[in-house]
Amino acid sequence: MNAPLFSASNLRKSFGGIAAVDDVSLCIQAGQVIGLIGPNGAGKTTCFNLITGLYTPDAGQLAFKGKPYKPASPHHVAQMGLARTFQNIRLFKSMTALENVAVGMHAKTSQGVLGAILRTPAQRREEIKVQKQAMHWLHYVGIGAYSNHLAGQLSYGDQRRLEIARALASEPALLALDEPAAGMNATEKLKLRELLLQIRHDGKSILLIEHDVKLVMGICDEVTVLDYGKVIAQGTPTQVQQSPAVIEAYLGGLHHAESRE
Ligand SMILES: Nc1ncnc2c1ncn2[C@@H]1O[C@H](COP(=O)(O)OP(=O)(O)OP(=O)(O)O)[C@@H](O)[C@H]1O
Repeated sequence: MNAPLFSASNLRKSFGGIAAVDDVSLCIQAGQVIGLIGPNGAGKTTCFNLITGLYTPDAGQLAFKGKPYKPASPHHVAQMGLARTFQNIRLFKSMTALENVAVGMHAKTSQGVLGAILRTPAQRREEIKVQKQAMHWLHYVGIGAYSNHLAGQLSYGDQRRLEIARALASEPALLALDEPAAGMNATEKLKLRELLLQIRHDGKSILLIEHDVKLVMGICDEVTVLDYGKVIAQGTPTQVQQSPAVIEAYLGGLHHAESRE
């Protein structure tokens, strides 16, 4: 098998003596959709934050594109080719959908900030290119018609799509999505499923945290299940669905939820 696109080995992170992520390893091959699931408080977001540079691991190693990977900051992570969305939508609500996508692309343009201030001809050409690309990504996620709408006025589902467009605009090799279906209705979830399959079809890998188990099982090549910070199952959707530890973690969910309060 080829070297994986991304791997995390034996990651650990504790908060105040409580292990939020405890010896977690996972691997993503190029072109795969990998799911990270588990009950509330299982450690999924902490894992994501370790992978995307928001937290520093207490122990463990990361590798990306065949090299050791030490995410220094979210900006560094984006430059390396890893883009993420957030559980709580983080958009510039009073900017248009187009501006939200374009703003993330400016950091990567060759003219940089000085060019933008001086409004040189080269900067104007680049601006047109950025707008065109931003428009492309809005159409790609299915909200091209709303390019001039303020982000804050879009429906919840469309705001989530806009976040995905903004992440895709940085042309990542790996797209990390933190609960993209949260708050979506059934129709929006179906459309999201189609979009994620399209993204995979177009050659990108996806790491997906999601509470909607049906969505995860329907599109993921492999799934890692966390509970109390530990990996309790790892494998294809069929394999993990049959795991007694997973069944217990989910069916016992009520007891877990109560004991975690
Ligand atoms: N910054 C923090 N400080 C202290 N404890 C934290 C912090 N972040 C997470 N935790 C704790 O770590 C554990 C794992 O939390 P995490 O948010 O990673 O779980 P999760 O699986 O993403 O949960 P959810 O599905 O509810 O989002 C929880 O017990 C949580 O309270």
